[in-house]
Amino acid sequence: MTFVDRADELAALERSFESPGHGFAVVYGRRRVGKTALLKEFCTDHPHIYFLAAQEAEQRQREKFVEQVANHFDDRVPRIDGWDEAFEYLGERLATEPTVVVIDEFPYLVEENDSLPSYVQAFVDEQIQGTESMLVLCGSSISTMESEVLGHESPLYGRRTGQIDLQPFSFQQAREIIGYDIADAIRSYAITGGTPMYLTLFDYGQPLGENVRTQVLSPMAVLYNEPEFLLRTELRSPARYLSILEAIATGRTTPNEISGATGIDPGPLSKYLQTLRRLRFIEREVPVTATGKTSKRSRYHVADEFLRFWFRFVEPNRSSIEEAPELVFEGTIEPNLPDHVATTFESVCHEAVWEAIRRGRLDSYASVGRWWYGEDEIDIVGLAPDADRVLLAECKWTTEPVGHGLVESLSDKAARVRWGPDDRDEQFALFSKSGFVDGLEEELGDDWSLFDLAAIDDLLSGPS
Ligand SMILES: Nc1ncnc2c1ncn2[C@@H]1O[C@H](COP(=O)(O)OP(=O)(O)OP(=O)(O)O)[C@@H](O)[C@H]1O
Repeated sequence: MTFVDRADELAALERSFESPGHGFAVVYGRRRVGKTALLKEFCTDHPHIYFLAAQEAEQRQREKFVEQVANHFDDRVPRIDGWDEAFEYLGERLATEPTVVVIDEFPYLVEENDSLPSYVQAFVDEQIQGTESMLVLCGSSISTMESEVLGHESPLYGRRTGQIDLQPFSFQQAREIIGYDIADAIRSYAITGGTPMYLTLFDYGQPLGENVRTQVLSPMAVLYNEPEFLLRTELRSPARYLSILEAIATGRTTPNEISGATGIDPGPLSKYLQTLRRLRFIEREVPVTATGKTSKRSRYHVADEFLRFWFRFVEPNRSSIEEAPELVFEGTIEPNLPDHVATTFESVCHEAVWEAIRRGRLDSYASVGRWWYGEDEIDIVGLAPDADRVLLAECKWTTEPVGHGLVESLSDKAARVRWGPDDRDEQFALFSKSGFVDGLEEELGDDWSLFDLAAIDDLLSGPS
C-alpha cells in the first residue's frame, strides 16, 4: 500500500525537527487512524529510533528500549536500572547525533508506571534541551494522551513544540485509496468512513456488496467488532456509551430524544455525551446562523461514517447476521443504504463547496454549515458577513433528476433564514446524484450553481 497524503502533518513534523534546538512533538488520535504509518513515513528520511511499547511488564519494556537505543548507536547494551537511567543514557547519545526518537503507544508505558511522564519531563528539560534531536510521543488512547501528556496536570504540560491530533481522511483524501467510480466511492465511504485502515481493508476490484459481506458482516471480520474495540481503548464500561451511539445513529439527535431511547436521565446523559464528544465519536452541531455555541437548537450526530453505519445496521442485527448474513444484507442494508448514503452525500457536498470556493467556482464564505429552524432545514448554508452574502444549497441522493420542485422549495425556505440585511445577496447551489431535468440550468440565472456527480468528481478528485 503506498502512503497517501498527510502532507500537512509531515510538514509540521519536519518543521519541528528542522527548527533550531530540540523538538518535542505529541501525536495522538483514534486507533487505526494512521499514526504509526505517519511516523514511519516521517522517520524514513531521518536517523531515528522507533520504539513501540507493548502491554507487557515494565522491566522488559525498559530492557527492549535500551537495547534498541544501544543497537542504533552500535553500543554494547549497558546495564540500566530505572527509566531515569534509561533516558539519561539516551540523552548522552543524542547529544552526539541529531536523531528522531519515537515512542509509540506511550500510554502502555504509563499504564505500567505512572511516573513515566515525570521521567520524560526531566529528559526533555535536561537532556534533549541542548541537542538538535526530537522526541515524539504517540498514543491511541485519547483519554491517556490528554490527561497524562497534554493536560494541565501532566508534568509534560506546555513543553511540546508541536502537536498533531490526527484525523481520519476526508472524502477527497480517501478517494486516493477508494478505487470505485464516484457514485460507488461515495457509497463505499459511507461504510468505511475515512479511517485509513478501514479504507485499505476493502478490495476495490470486488463489488461493494461483496466487501460489505466479507469485511463487515462476517463475524470473523475485523470491522464486525471494531466499535467495541475502539470504545474499550478509552472506556472501562462501554455499555451505556454503546446504547447512546446506537440511539444517535438511528436518528435521535437531541438530548431529549436520546434520553427517551436509552432510558438514561438527562443529568448523567450530558456527561456521557461530553465524553463521547471528547473522544470524537459524536459531534454537536448548531445551525450555522446561531450566534451562541450553546444554542438550544443543538443536535448530535455520529462523527464517523463507519460508526454510523455499524450502529445502524450491524449492532441491532447481530444475531441475524450470525444466522443469515445474506438476509440482513438483502433485506435490511441494501434497501436502506440510499438513505444512509444521503447523509454521507451531504458531507461530501460540503467538502465540494469548500473546494469550489478555493477554486473560485463559488464566491467565498466565512462559515459553511447546516441550517434548521422548526420544520425547516437546509443542507448547506454559507455565510459571508463582510459581503452580506448567503449561500443556500441542497443535496439530493435520489434516482430521479432534480427539477423545479427543489428550486421552489429552496427559494421558499431561503426567505425564512433570518440572517443579514433585507437586501442581502442570495446565492444558490444544487447538488444531485442523478443530475438535473433538461434545461434547468439555462432557466435559472447566474445566482444558481448546479453540480452533478461528474462536477463533484471533478472538484474532489484533483489535488486539494
Ligand atoms: N497515509 C496512509 N496511506 C495509506 N495507508 C495508510 C495511511 N495511514 C494508515 N494507513 C494504513 O492504515 C492502517 C492503520 O494505520 P496505523 O497502524 O498507522 O494506525 P494507528 O493510528 O497507528 O493505529 P493503532 O493505534 O491501532 O496502532 C495500516 O495498515 C496502514 O497501512
